[in-house]
Amino acid sequence: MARVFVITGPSGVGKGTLIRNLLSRVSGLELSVSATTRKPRPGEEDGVHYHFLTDEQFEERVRDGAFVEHADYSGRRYGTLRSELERRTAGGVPVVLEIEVQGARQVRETLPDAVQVFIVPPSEEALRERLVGRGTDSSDDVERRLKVAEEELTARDEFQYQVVNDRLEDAVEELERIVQSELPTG
Ligand SMILES: Nc1nc2c(ncn2[C@@H]2O[C@H](COP(=O)(O)OP(=O)(O)O)[C@@H](O)[C@H]2O)c(=O)[nH]1
Ligand SMILES: Nc1ncnc2c1ncn2[C@@H]1O[C@H](COP(=O)(O)OP(=O)(O)O)[C@@H](O)[C@H]1O
Repeated sequence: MARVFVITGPSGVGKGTLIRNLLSRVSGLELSVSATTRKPRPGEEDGVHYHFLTDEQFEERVRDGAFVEHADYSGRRYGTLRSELERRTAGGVPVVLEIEVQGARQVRETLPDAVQVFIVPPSEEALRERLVGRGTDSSDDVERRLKVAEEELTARDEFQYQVVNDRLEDAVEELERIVQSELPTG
């Protein structure tokens, strides 16, 4: 089975940004598109950014065992579809999962060979600035995410690799080094 890379860490730390950069640098690496019950943000497309599901559709997939992992986050549900993962890894394509901490813990149990990377903010203040600066979440949502972040940050030591996302370019390079070293050619 091809390599699975789990990128986790608090909302707003820069996971999405880092992964976009990583995918453009590491040829062959693909992102697993998650399912969620949250509403699409402007510009987000179904099947590209997420598979946007209703609560009923999500629950049906939980019952069918369609998820490798799933979690509740800030009042919404998120999960990795087995089909998204396996159609890639079965063909030898390495995959990145961008998921929150509870999901990453589940993957550690079910896919112990997955490489786990926790992205750390330079400070809690920087995290707040990034979440506010991104402009995609209401102030209530930002506060909810920061509250979850406090808890998530206490979990950083559980993870095999930790990358501080202070200067973006440095963090991208560090992440790329980790990924390359864990790939068969690395
Ligand atoms: N467990 C789990 N978490 C996910 C999944 N997809 C996304 N997430 C996480 O859910 C949280 C909220 O995601 P989202 O609403 O898109 O906000 P954003 O990541 O801050 O842009 C983030 O920490 C994501 O990494 C998934 O498939 N499983
Ligand atoms: N190293 C960095 N320095 C400053 N801003 C950053 C950095 N990395 C990401 N950002 C910005 O922070 C915000 C949150 O990043 P994003 O990738 O959406 O985080 P996540 O996917 O972890 O929620 C975005 O507006 C992004 O442009």
